[in-house]
Amino acid sequence: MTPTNSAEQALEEALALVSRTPGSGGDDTGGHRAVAWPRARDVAARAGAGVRARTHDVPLAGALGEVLEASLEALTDLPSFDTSAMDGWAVAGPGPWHVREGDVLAGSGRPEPIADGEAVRIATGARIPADTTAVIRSEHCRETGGQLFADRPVATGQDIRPRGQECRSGDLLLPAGSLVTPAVLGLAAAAGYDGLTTRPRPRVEILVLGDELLTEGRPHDGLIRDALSPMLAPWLARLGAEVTATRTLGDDPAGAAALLEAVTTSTADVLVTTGGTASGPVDHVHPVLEKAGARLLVDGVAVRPGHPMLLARIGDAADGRHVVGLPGNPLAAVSGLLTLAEPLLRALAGRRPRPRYTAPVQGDVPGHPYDTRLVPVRLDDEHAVPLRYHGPAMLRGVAAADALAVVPPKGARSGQELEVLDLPWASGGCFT
Ligand SMILES: Nc1nc2c(c(=O)[nH]1)N[C@H]1C(S)=C(S)[C@@H](COP(=O)(O)OP(=O)(O)OC[C@H]3O[C@@H](n4cnc5c(N)ncnc54)[C@H](O)[C@@H]3O)O[C@H]1N2
Ligand code: MOO
Repeated sequence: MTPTNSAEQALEEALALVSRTPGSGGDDTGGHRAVAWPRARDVAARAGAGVRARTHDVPLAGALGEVLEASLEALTDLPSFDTSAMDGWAVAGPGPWHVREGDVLAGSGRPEPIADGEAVRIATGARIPADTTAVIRSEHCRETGGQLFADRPVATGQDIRPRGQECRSGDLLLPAGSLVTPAVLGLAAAAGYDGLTTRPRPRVEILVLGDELLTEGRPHDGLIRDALSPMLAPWLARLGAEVTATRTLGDDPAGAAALLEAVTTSTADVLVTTGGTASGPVDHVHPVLEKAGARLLVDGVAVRPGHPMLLARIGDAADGRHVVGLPGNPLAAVSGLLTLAEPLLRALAGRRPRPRYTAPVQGDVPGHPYDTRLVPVRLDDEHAVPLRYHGPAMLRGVAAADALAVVPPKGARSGQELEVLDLPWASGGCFT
C-alpha cells in the first residue's frame, strides 16, 4: 500500500520499525517474553513508585481517596473547650443545688461561672461554666421547688469532656501517606482544616481501539457493542484514577496515527489502551509504542485470560508517563486492570499495596500448565466459589462476582487457600 496521507505514512514508518511480534500467545508458555503474574504486578508497582510525586492543595472534599502528603497535626485542642457530654445539669459542689434560670446551649458564648451549690440546665456539646464540678444527666435527677436533687451519687468531673481530651494543638493525628477516608475528612474538619495537601489522583486517558465497535443498539452485521468504554472509566475511577477522557480509535491508519499522537503528546499520567495488543494484522499497539520510543516494562504476562497485556513507559523513570495495554477480550482486559493498572495507579497515588488475603476455594479448579489463572468468584462466609462464564470474551461471570481468585499453574484442590483480588466495589477500597 502506498501511504496517501501523513497518518498512513506515520503508520507505515511505525510498522517498519517493528522487528518482532508480541509474545506468541498461542503457545502454552504465553510467549517467551511473558513474565510471571506476581512479577508483573511487582514491576507495575515499582514503575508507579519510581515516578516523582506531585502534590496539590485541595479543599477537604476534594481530598477524598487521595493520600496525605504531609502529616496531619491538630490545629486546635480537641475538644477545644470543656464540654458537656450529656443533656442535664451543670452543678457545683455537693447537692441539693439551687436552680439558676436559663439554659447553657451548644454553640452559645461563654456561660456565666456557676456558684457553689448552684445548678444550671446544660445541653450536650455546650461549654461548661467555670467552676462546674460535674454534669448530671437529666434522667438521673429531679427538679422540685427550684431545687435539684440527684438520684444517685455524683462523681467529680462526671460527664465533662475536658479540653484537649482527644488531642492538644500540634499533636500528630495521622502520618504522611495516610489515605484520606471519609473518617479522615471528619477528623481533619474537627481539627480545624479547610483543605489538605495530598498526592493528586493519577490522570488516566482511555483509548478504545477497534473498528467493530458499536456505541449503541444491538450487535449486527459482524459489529459488536463496545463493552469496555462503559466499564473502564468507572472501574479506573474506583481504582483511584481521575479519568480525563475515553476515546474510541479505529483500527485503520488514522486510528494508529491518533494512537501515536496520544502516546507522544497526552498529558495524562497513564494511557490505558484496549485491544490491538496481539499479533493480528491491525494490532497497532506494539508498533506505535516502538515508534514513540517507549520502553516496554512488561510485554506479556503468564496469566489467563489476558496474557498479551503490556506496560510501557514514555520518558524516564522519574518524570515519565505510562501506557497500560489491555487486551481487547473483555475479561482479559479486566485481568490487565487488576494485574497492571491497579498496582501502577496505587503506587502513583502514593497508596500502599492492597493487603493480601486468601480464601479456601470451593471445588477443584483446573489450572493452566504454566500460567496463573484469574477466575471470577463469589465470596460466601467460608469459601471463594468459582463462577461459570469465565471465558476471555465473557463478562457474565465477573459481573456476578465479588472477586477474582488467583489460581496457580496446574490448578487448585478443593479447600486450597487462594489469593483473592477483591473487585473495588466489593471491598469499598476507594471513595469515589
Ligand atoms: N495469533 C494469536 N492470536 C491471538 C492471540 C495470540 O496469542 N496469538 N491471543 C489471543 C488473546 S488470548 C487475546 S486476549 C486477544 C488479544 O487481542 P487484542 O488485544 O489484539 O484485541 P483485539 O484483537 O482488538 O480484540 C480481541 C477480541 O476482543 C474484542 N474486543 C475488542 N475491543 C472490545 C471492546 N471494546 N468491547 C468488546 N469487545 C472487544 C474483539 O472484537 C475481539 O473479539 O488476541 C487473541 N488472538
Ligand atoms: O489470554 Mo486471552 O487474554 O485468553 O483472552
